[in-house]
Amino acid sequence: MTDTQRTVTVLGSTGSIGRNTLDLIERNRSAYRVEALVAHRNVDLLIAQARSVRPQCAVVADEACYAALKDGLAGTGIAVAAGAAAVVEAAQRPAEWVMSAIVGAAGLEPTMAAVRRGSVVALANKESLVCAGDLMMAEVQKSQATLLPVDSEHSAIFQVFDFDRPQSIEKIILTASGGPFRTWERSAMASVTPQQAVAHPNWSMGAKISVDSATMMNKGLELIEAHHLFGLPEHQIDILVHPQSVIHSMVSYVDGSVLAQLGTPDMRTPIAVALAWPARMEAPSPRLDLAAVAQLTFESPDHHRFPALSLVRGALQSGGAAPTIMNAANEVAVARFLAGGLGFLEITAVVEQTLADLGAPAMSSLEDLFAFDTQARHHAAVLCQKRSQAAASGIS
Ligand SMILES: NC(=O)C1=CN([C@@H]2O[C@H](COP(=O)(O)OP(=O)(O)OC[C@H]3O[C@@H](n4cnc5c(N)ncnc54)[C@H](OP(=O)(O)O)[C@@H]3O)[C@@H](O)[C@H]2O)C=CC1
Ligand SMILES: CC(=O)[C@@H](O)[C@H](O)COP(=O)(O)O
Ligand SMILES: [Mn+2]
Repeated sequence: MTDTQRTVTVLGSTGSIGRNTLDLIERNRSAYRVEALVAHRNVDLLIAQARSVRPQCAVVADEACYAALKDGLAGTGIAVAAGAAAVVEAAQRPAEWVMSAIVGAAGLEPTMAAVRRGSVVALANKESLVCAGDLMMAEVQKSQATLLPVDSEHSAIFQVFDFDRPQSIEKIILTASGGPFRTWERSAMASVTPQQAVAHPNWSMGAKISVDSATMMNKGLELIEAHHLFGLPEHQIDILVHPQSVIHSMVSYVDGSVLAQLGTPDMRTPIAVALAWPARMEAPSPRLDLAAVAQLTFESPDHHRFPALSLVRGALQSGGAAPTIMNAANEVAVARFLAGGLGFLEITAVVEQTLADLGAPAMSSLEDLFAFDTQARHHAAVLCQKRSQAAASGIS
């Protein structure tokens, strides 16, 4: 180990973001020492990753995978552990830099644990900021942790945002690809399959975020994420459809200047921005050839075909537990859709109904949050069940 090595932990190392993070680390082995790797239950990949980057410990959330992990790493000297508490303990280990890339609200407690340690936290797990934004930002203030955005749009904004003169910023513009159904009639979306929904036109990502992109809920979650990261109210955050995903987002200033960050759609660039911050490192992402791209096009989002966008603005305006409830209902509905038990259009309908039924109760602690999250998951699961039974019996 050299003096200049940075100690890093990767939460969600077996996922799309986790694998891209380890790809960058493997290409720069002398610059990093890996403290911990965390996965859910993909033990085979976790073992292979651990054997390659030699962390101090490897952790699986699913306790049923403990024996396989232990066997797979026997004789390596790498400590192993399993279970939700072990995941939080891994996030608390002494790493200078923690990649938060667990999918969904399952990432909240480990991300909070890393924030509380005062680490540099590279945040991909947008759901944790959506469901606990105010609470997490308060912890960031308290611990003096550094929260670095990894989401491509927020990384873009981070790179062109004048943090010293926030009054000079008129608005930020989040670009959206529009997803695989950007040009589809709403009626045609009723029968799309999970396979069609995860086929993102530009990005290779995990299943959950791919479905979110298809409903455009992803852009809604990103709006809330931007609100917390950059301290702007909902009405200063615009969404613009840009099918090529070359401009990753923009900041518009009071003098009429608009600053943008561009690149090919490869997450290794925004991950590299966070991994090397405040310096820059080489990343292997394909280089942008604007002459080959030839045309960059833009459209206003269609709120009728993609109602998730209005739903999210409403939840953010309502405040309280509304974003937590919305996120939980969305996670349940997306999982049900991916399992083949819910129609594509029903995802947003279940979220809307859950929000209408549970409202926006006040929320002031993580205990409140977990209670609302659990309640919303139960509620959404019942709605999913009713809708799939109605669909099976031909009732619309
Ligand atoms: N993929 C992308 O390009 C982008 C992703 N993001 C965000 O990054 C996060 C990760 O996305 P992505 O990498 O695509 O997702 P994936 O589904 O590809 O990976 C999810 C990771 O989280 C792990 N995991 C899931 N549940 C748990 C749990 N309960 N405890 C511990 N680990 C768990 C998985 O482990 P296992 O493999 O064992 O199941 C896996 O390592 C999401 O919040 C997403 O919105 C943001 C921008 C871009
Ligand atoms: C790579 C990334 O950051 C994703 O969140 C991506 O933005 C999804 O694309 P759309 O939601 O714009 O379709
Ligand atoms: Mn994004």
